[in-house]
Amino acid sequence: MPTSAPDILLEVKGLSAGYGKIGVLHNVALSIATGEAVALLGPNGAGKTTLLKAISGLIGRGGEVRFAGRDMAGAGPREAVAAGLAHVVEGHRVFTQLSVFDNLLLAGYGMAKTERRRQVDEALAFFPEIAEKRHDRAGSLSGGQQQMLAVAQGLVRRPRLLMLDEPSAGLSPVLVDRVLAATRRLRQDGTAILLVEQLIEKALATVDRVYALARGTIVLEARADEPKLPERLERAYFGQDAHAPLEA
Ligand SMILES: Nc1ncnc2c1ncn2[C@@H]1O[C@H](COP(=O)(O)OP(=O)(O)OP(=O)(O)O)[C@@H](O)[C@H]1O
Repeated sequence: MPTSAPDILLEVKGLSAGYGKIGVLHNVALSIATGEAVALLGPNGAGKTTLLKAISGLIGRGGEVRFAGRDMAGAGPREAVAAGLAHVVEGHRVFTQLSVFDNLLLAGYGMAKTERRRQVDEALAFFPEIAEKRHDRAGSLSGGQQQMLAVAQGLVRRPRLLMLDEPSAGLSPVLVDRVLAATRRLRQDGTAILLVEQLIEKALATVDRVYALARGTIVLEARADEPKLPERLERAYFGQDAHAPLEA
């Protein structure tokens, strides 16, 4: 398994979270190895966005989160970012009045000036399409390009883990492919990925391993290349036993 102990980058155990009195996540466990790409799949309302928020400290949580060997108990979003965990939130909007370059500089707020510029250039190198437009207003980019800019912003601090919440949302199939191709390049470059995605086939082509979340708990874990996985996922989504033998 790619999650053997020395390699574990993110480990979540017994995690619970919700909004006020509404419990959404119950006893969630998952792990991601260094440099591994993992998809978090599941039906609408399963709790995927809530899980990313709980991991990055945007909402309170119970249970254990360890990242890069560190206990993240009590860590908020600032500490998570400082530890190397970047979260591109669902529907992230870029600053449309600012240039592409300035959007990226902002993402590196607080970094030393030369380091920040170098990192902005490196982030742009992953997205030649928006690198060409670095001096244009972000508002003049297409939807797909703005999505790429949002992902690039997540890269400026050179994270060890990049969590992407539905980066394909609202994009045409061609643009979805471009955004996911960039995700694959990042993974090849050694960045671990946790990808929330509704498009199962496209997600499976992008990652090494998947978890499925339904009704706030993990109902399936598998390698992305396991046979009949889309069928197993659908069954897991709808509450049938994901571990039951497959029909021939
Ligand atoms: N701010 C909030 N306050 C109260 N309940 C919320 C809030 N955000 C989400 N929820 C509820 O938490 C549950 C999980 O929502 P979440 O957005 O995490 O699911 P999801 O799997 O990401 O769904 P989708 O695929 O539709 O984005 C849902 O029942 C939702 O209504």
